[in-house]
Amino acid sequence: MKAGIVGANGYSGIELIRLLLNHPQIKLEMLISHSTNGENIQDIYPHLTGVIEKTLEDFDADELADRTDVVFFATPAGVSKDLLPECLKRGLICIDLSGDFRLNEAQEYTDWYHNQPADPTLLNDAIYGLAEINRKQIEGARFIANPGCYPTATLLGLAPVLTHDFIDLNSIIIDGKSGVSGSGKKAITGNLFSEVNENVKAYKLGQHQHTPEIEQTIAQISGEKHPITFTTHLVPMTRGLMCTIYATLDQGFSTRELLDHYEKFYEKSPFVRIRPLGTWPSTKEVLGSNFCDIGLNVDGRTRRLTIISVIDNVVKGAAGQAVQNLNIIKGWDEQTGLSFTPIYP
Ligand SMILES: NC(=O)C1=CN([C@@H]2O[C@H](COP(=O)(O)OP(=O)(O)OC[C@H]3O[C@@H](n4cnc5c(N)ncnc54)[C@H](OP(=O)(O)O)[C@@H]3O)[C@@H](O)[C@H]2O)C=CC1
Ligand SMILES: CC(=O)N[C@@H](CCC(=O)OP(=O)(O)O)C(=O)O
Repeated sequence: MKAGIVGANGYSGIELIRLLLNHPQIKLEMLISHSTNGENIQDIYPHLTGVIEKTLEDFDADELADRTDVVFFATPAGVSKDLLPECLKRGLICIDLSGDFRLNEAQEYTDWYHNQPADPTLLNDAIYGLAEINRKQIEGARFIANPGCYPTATLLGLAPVLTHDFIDLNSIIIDGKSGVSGSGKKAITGNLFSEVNENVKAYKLGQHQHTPEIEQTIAQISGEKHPITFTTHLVPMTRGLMCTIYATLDQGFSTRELLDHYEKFYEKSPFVRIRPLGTWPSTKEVLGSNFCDIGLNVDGRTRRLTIISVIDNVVKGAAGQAVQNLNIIKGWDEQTGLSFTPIYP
């Protein structure tokens, strides 16, 4: 199967290149960029020297339809809503890593992304690619809205208690922390070394664009819509994302009981690993891999459940989950091309 990447020289695009070069069913055919077309990818990214030699091309839907079968959009919000429909029309499988098609309600996109939404009729066609939860809908699909990085860690952490109605849905608080690669390769003053190093800062309080995405999926899983409290922080590392999630339990479960429940819930999900009692994951333990590691603790005094969920934002939070979705679409083993051991130390 031949693949194209739109936004190939961004951080998620470059990670897609790494993963797809390792995928036995994929031939990487077209790399598309915007301001850098005509340049060679290995000149921009010398780590690719001797690995891949390709010239970045302009977006051309007819050319993509002639030369590829699947197109990944690793473009900033507001780009795929215009480009992707052209590829869908031409029968290509489309996997969008941006937020353009994740929200079912066009007005929510306008409110949170402060931009024109995609064609509302297409919003219902996109399958939300939270692989472990929506596997059935993803099988055979042609159009995937890949989840955001914070929603991936949060929703995988919460899903087992949401499906079984174990928590008070009004009590959910999510404390997210991300490495700087989460905001892409564009130059931003706040992401300079001297701003980020030896510093932790909260950002987008009450305004983060992943808030409605998390609320929408919580509503789909639990059947009830409730607002969440969601605060994000930038931490001085390149890759890695941790969501610490708090919720009040409806019943007096022990940590042991909930861990057993999580183990069972994810027993057929090779990329979700549940930590043993009394241990909790750190971001380094998933670095460079498609794993989401989850640890739990119940505080019997407050009846509050704390969930620690970690991912590599560029892999499970973006490119890795996109490849996992393609594997599910095609009926290939979910782990094809994704069996990376995390990089440690
Ligand atoms: N980084 C992460 O951890 C995650 C990212 N995402 C999402 O993935 C998407 C990509 O993010 P990221 O890789 O970080 O972004 P980057 O800013 O690193 O890269 C964006 C890429 O998009 C290209 N591009 C910009 N405008 C256009 C256009 N009009 N047509 C074609 N290509 C265009 C750029 O090309 P050029 O440089 O040539 O201008 C660049 O290759 C975003 O929507 C992001 O929110 C989702 C989850 C996690
Ligand atoms: C560290 C950092 O800035 N991270 C970004 C993640 C952006 C992203 O992934 O955007 P979409 O999923 O909405 O496309 C942020 O918090 O906005």
